[in-house]
Amino acid sequence: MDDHPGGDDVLLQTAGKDASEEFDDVGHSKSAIEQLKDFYVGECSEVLEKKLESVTDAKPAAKDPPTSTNGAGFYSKILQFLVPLMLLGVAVALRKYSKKTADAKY
Ligand code: HEM
Repeated sequence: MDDHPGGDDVLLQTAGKDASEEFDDVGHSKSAIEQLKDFYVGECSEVLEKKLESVTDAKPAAKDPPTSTNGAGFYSKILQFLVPLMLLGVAVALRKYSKKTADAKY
């Protein structure tokens, strides 16, 4: 990147995308085109391009499911509610039982 005569900022602007159009627009010399033999990474598929766009965009991807409704997150939320409720039930039952046995003594 440091060795690119056009600077690294132009390369960073197209990083992760198909930069063919930008490369052609500059009107790179024959020797620059020949250097593609060493630096050409490959064809960028449309799917990969879209994915990378969604990552670089500030807005979150709409297809990501909300964390609260998936798998472990959902069950831990239910447990967070049920465990204190069960403890409360046990405490009330113990209190009733101990009161009953105390009454029976006298
Ligand atoms: C592996 C890919 C690339 C190689 C090997 C390469 C190579 C070169 C070389 C050798 C030059 C010097 C001028 C010339 O000989 O044409 C140059 C200039 C330049 N390159 Fe690239 N380049 C690549 C990709 C890109 C891309 C993707 C962009 C734009 C997004 C870009 C933008 C520029 C610009 C703006 C200049 C300066 C042109 C000028 O001052 O007239 N290059 N590049």
